[in-house]
Amino acid sequence: MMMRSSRFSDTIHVFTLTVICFTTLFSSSILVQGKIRRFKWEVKYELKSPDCFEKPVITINGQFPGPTIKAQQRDTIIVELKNSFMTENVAVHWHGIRQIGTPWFDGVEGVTQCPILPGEIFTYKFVVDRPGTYMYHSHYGMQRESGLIGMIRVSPPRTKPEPFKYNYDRSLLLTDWYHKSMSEKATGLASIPFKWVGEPQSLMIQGRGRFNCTNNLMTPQRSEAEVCNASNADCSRFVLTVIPGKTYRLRIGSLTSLSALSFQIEGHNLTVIEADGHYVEPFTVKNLFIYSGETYSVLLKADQNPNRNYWITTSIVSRPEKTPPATSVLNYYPNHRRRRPPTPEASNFQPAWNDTHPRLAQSLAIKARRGFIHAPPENSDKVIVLLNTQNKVNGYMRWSVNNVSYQHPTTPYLIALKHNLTDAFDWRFTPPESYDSGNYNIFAVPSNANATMSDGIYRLKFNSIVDVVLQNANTMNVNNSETHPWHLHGHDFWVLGYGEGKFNELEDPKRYNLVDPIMKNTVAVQPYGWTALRFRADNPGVWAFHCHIESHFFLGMGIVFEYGIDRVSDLPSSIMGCGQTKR
Ligand SMILES: O=C1O[C@H]([C@@H](O)CO)C(O)=C1O
Repeated sequence: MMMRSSRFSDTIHVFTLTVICFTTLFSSSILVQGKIRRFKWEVKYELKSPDCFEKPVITINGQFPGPTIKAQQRDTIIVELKNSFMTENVAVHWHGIRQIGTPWFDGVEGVTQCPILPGEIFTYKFVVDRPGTYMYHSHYGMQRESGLIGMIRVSPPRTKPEPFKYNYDRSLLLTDWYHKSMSEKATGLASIPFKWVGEPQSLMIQGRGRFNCTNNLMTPQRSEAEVCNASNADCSRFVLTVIPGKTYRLRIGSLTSLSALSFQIEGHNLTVIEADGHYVEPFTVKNLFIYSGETYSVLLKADQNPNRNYWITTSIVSRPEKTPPATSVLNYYPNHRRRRPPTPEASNFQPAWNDTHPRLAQSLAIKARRGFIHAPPENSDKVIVLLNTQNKVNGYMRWSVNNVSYQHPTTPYLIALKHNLTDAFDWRFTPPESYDSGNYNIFAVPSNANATMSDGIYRLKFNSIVDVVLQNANTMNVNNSETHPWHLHGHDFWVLGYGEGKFNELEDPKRYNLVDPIMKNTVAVQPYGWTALRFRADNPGVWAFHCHIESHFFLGMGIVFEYGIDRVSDLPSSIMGCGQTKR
């Protein structure tokens, strides 16, 4: 069998090997060329016990979480990825990297590429065009939650220092963790009766959690010690060592499957300075709320009593607290790394899980940093209002947007559109750009919960300004509305406003922040609330926009935007090979 790696040269011809940008330095225009950073990754399952419970975990070159990619703005990243799974496909998304000019390397199976089959090698190649904190993860089914995750740090060029100072740079990736396999959970979600995935067994900081093995009721055919072993080195607590008096930049990212989190360090303030790759006006918090798909940088000053260690904690908000918090240790050098903080483990401040007000307050407090404000255009060309609901389709439980539940086709859209494969998906179906807001009660269980499935997509005008209002509503359970973090591929958007209740299209836009809104790639819509965002459709391609909760996107909570397909260069043949595509 010929492997796709042999098409490496095809990939290269569509994307010049060196990235050349013009920039103004010392008041004169000179040519700046980033470095090429090559990585060879082998992706496979290994039996590991990251929360003391043993299960197959995805590793990259033996590591979980995967290696942090460190690069400088304008560098070209080349990842040669070998799929060493025995039976599973894979695709990797570079979360927050806009893929300007390379939409085919966005890594979304069914949208931008065919999946990478077991045994194949696929080469991703893209430019990191902005400094900041980003992530990568699997975008194949719900595979992300099996552990294919990692961080990307992009530093600015030396000539453009950042507007804050710190002594050391550290990353902390937060996740939640299930003991059941992806296929067991997916089977339950796609069954009648519906079997919900439930709350995660553990939370993890940098891939380490601690499940209470005495609660372990699973796999009775194996001895408990074999399956869950509290002294396994895989689940020893992550330790962050700091030197008294020094300032640390902590890059905190969340790739949870389900949970919204609060993150806190006992006795220390956190000064927020960056969100999703954009500098924010610094503000100080005791705890940072973070949703799946978001990244923040905070400054931490090691300015407390240096004779002891402190708890670092992350806990669930927005869903009932069934999963215990994850803890790491902030170790003040030269105390011993393993010295237990003197306070009880859960004594750290933790906000109430069901109080949305402090979460909304944090979101409202974030503004673009003075001197780095990139104000949005005053008006938009189009407004799309997206009602988020839980529904039934033919008796199956689904999530929908304006009553349409998303399913992606077997032929990726990007290829279907570029190669004019007109029956690869439903080209004629135009998904609705609004819902019947006058008659819809967002506070009640839907009176008619039936929705339709479709693979139709939203087609935008190149360079148009698009507003999207995400409207939350009651689920199919009485008095229940959930938090949904929405992630847009290929763009950053301005966050124009948040509100409680139903969005009022005449009044609410008058309160939009058009002065100093932050730009992000992921934003939450709170229970029974709405969130408004604006973006410029200036990156031709096909882009997913979806709830970052794994099971919700799996159940149809997403849409796809297309525009400017005629401006997309020839596609590399490495992304082909499935559905109607030909290699
Ligand atoms: O998709 C979901 O299903 C469950 C629950 O609504 C099932 O009754 C839940 O909490 C979700 O987020």
